[in-house]
Amino acid sequence: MNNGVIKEIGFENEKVREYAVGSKERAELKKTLKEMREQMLDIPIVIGGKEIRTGNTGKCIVPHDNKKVIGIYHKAGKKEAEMAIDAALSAKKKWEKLSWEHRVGIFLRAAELAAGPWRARLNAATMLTQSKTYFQAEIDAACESVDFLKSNASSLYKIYSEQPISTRDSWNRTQYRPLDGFVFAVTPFNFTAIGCNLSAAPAMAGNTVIWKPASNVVYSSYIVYQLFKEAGLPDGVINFLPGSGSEIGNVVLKDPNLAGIHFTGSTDTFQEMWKAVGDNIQNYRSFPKLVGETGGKNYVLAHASADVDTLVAALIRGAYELQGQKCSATSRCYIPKGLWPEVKEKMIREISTIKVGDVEDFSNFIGAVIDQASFDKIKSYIDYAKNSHDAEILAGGKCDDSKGYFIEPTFILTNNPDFRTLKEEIFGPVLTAYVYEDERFDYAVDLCESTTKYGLTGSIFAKDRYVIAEVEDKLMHTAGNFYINDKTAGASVGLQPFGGARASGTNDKVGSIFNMMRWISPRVIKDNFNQVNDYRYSDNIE
Ligand SMILES: NC(=O)c1ccc[n+]([C@@H]2O[C@H](COP(=O)([O-])OP(=O)(O)OC[C@H]3O[C@@H](n4cnc5c(N)ncnc54)[C@H](O)[C@@H]3O)[C@@H](O)[C@H]2O)c1
Ligand SMILES: N[C@@H](CCC=O)C(=O)O
Repeated sequence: MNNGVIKEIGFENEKVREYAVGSKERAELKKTLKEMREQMLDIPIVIGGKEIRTGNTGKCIVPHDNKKVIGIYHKAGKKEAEMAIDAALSAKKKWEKLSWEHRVGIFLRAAELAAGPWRARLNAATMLTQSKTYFQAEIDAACESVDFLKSNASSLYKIYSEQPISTRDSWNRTQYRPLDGFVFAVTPFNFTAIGCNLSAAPAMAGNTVIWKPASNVVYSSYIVYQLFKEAGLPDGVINFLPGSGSEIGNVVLKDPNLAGIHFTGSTDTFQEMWKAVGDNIQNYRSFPKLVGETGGKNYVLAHASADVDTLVAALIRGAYELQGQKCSATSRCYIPKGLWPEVKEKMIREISTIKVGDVEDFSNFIGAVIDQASFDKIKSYIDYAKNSHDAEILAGGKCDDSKGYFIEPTFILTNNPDFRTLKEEIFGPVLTAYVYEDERFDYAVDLCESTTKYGLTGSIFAKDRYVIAEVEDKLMHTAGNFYINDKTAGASVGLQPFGGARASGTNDKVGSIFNMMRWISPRVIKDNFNQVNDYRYSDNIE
């Protein structure tokens, strides 16, 4: 069939809804929350379109009401991992031959459903599963999912349009093949949209996928999976495989047909997976593409010329939104001594106004952290600071897991530039400040550069443009996303393509052309119209 060439319509971000009191969207979200809370979802493994229930189950728990179970999910083991590999390989034959307009059309349909009739379900599931406020759920589950799907479509259009030069006597064309095998998508707990994107992006490029969602968010991940099915995703293209990461990984990472890993999660997990691939390198048909976006220890550097109110608002949003469980969350800040009294006073005052609690009450600004293990880990860092001679808790510090996994937004001051909470990723609502002498600004710049192994996000707050330009240059390798007078979190697809380097990942910029390039294997075809029938170069013949 001869397809015409689509004219791209361009990418625009999905508009964030406000959920104002009395609005239709607010009423619909509240109603959906209530319905989902009252139902008990029985979540299967889905392989080659078939639902499988192993009977080895895990619970879907509401973090802000931690006795409340809203679903059970069936865990995949070795046998199901092997079945998923077979299903992905068998679906590949038909899927990779389907023209790109049809493949992408499915995901653009999913985007429209997510923006419209599925919006409340996606957001409510995310509020219940990840304890996100209505606002954090809206910017993640609805808007960022839609943005990823649409932006990937637009990136593919650009990639496919990129063709080599043809001449009078030969045509050259690039065929954008999918990878020669299947892709393993492994996703974290903190963003519903990341699960959506990591499984969809390789599939949009013609690959078949095994998707392993994080165990504490199988519920919201399954809603995304159902959305894809509703949009017309054929059986076996994405296989949904909840279960233990190491058990499933042990099978999938050793398979000769592993062609790529699309990962987001902690640095340690990605390093483990990379090692497993290295150990098995001689057994693969091709070199698997490894894409992994990992942890962060993101800094705010304030200069003496910074505006304090802007700085304080950015520190609070950057550090405490979503309970500090964003890879991009601000977790360390460097403040000049001259500004410190005002910053300290305003931070303490503002933090005391933050409402923590059940996210189903829309007036709360933050909810609970994801599970008991996270709660215990974050609390151990706070206890460490409480018991240290080098640090003082200026605000927050209380933890209570009796009803939900609640941790107060916590602000620590340390006089030790190497203090643990300035170095290690905590992944909770904990911000540590270090105060430097005003005349030692260069030293503070060096601390941003050298204190941690990560390189994800960072911000400079200053009015002085010479300072901003100098810091932007000096801190070039400290952040894949660098902000000037803005918080370290909240990148939007298409506007600030996201990802970091160093121990923060492979920096393939999810949702952009750079990421989509990883899921294709170009083949260049030369069609020669001027065929040679003598091997001699004509100039050499006397
Ligand atoms: N850079 C980014 O864009 C970005 C975005 C979101 C989250 N993160 C990072 O993610 C982390 C939080 O998420 P998390 O707690 O879900 O991370 P995690 O590393 O604990 O888990 C991520 C996924 O890996 C799976 N997994 C664990 N061990 C595995 C193995 N051996 N083989 C295969 N899969 C395995 C888990 O089951 C889960 O699905 C933080 O470090 C955060 O900074 C980074
Ligand atoms: N892209 C998101 C973070 C994703 C990781 O958790 C941001 O920029 O805040």
